[in-house]
Amino acid sequence: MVSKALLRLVSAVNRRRMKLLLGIALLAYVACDFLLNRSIQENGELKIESKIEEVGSLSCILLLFFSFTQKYPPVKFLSEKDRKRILITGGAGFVGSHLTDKLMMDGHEVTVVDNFFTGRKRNVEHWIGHENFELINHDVVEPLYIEVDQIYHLASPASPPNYMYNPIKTLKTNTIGTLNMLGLAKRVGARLLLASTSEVYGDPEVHPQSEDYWGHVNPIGPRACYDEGKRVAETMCYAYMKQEGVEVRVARIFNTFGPRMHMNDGRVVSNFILQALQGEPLTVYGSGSQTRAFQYVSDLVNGLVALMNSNVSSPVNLGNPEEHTILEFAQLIKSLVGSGSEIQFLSEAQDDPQKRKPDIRKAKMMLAWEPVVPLEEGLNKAIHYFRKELEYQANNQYIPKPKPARIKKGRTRHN
Ligand SMILES: O=c1ccn([C@@H]2O[C@H](COP(=O)(O)OP(=O)(O)O[C@H]3OC[C@@H](O)[C@H](O)[C@H]3O)[C@@H](O)[C@H]2O)c(=O)[nH]1
Repeated sequence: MVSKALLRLVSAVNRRRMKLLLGIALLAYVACDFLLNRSIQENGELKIESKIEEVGSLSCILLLFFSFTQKYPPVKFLSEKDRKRILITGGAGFVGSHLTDKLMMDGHEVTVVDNFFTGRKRNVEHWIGHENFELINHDVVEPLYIEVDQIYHLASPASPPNYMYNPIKTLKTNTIGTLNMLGLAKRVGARLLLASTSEVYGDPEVHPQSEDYWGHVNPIGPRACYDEGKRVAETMCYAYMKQEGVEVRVARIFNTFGPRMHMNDGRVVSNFILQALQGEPLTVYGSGSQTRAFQYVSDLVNGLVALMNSNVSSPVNLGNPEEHTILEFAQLIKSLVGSGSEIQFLSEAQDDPQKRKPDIRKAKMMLAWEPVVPLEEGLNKAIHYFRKELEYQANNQYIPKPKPARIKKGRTRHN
């Protein structure tokens, strides 16, 4: 009876709560024991030592019990024939972790590779320890030797402030990193899907953008490390396809949002939601008349999987064609949050694309795919996520004590 009730309780709580419960249980045990035995302390040190031993063994038993009853999201069973070994580079990032969830729940074996520059262990921690899951801390700029059937190559910072932070690293990731992954695909005979971007169209002169548009990119501007990095990554895919027979898929991903975007991501959706939730001004760059079309992350993930398993080797746009100006978008977020924040106009970002909207006829026709999550529904989910994140941050804040600055004599060092 008792053990059944305990099992029911354990399966109802997640891992973090389990650790908390375990801590509380131990504390309660020690406290009860202390109160009960306060009156019979005549046995002195011997008694205390034996109690410490008891607590130690009890915690070991509880830890073992909790690790055996570890709860994972439900996973389908796939036969050996259908189960694939899948590598996701950047799998601990925003899009990568949602893709990890889908492929794990579909019953595949998933290896996530991430250097944790923008990815976070927290995004995939619910799979750690699962027999179908592996997490490797690795930078794709270095070669990787593993055996896989499919590679989703997502590794790269994707938000403009992040990719501009270290443009040389962004270029290395997209060039050397892509060469390494194509080399791996060639060696093990895996199919590779490249997460390319709508940024290959630059500041487009054609609207909406279809896959046959060659783009309008400033090759020496601040966005070039990403735009040109992804353009050459596409070139590499087709060179490996023609010369080495590697099977490639290229997804041109348009603006995407959803839970697990980093708080410091810097892209418009997370910025506006966080600003609205905290009553700060919503920062619109330029006049706000530039347009974007936003897709919810689950739609993108379904599109990526459909493309990987299709026979379409040429590039395919994945995005939601519902287009808004950035100012409209700011007003929509303000009203969904119910925020009294002001809208603040800041200077325009250099080379910021003025219009962007995907033409998704190819994806509809060749993959039978189209986005299904309405913008407001997706935004409400993202707002819920960021609200929780703010609570989490507030409860886990470590505020370091300010130290007086030490002034050194001599030359300043630059690392
Ligand atoms: O706080 C902000 C942030 C952004 N913006 C504006 O909002 C628009 C969208 O900006 P984001 O930074 O979200 O994203 P961008 O469209 O510029 O780039 C994105 O393109 C597609 C993807 O491949 C990448 O995720 C990213 O590079 C831009 O016009 C930008 O200037 C604001 O007005 N305020």
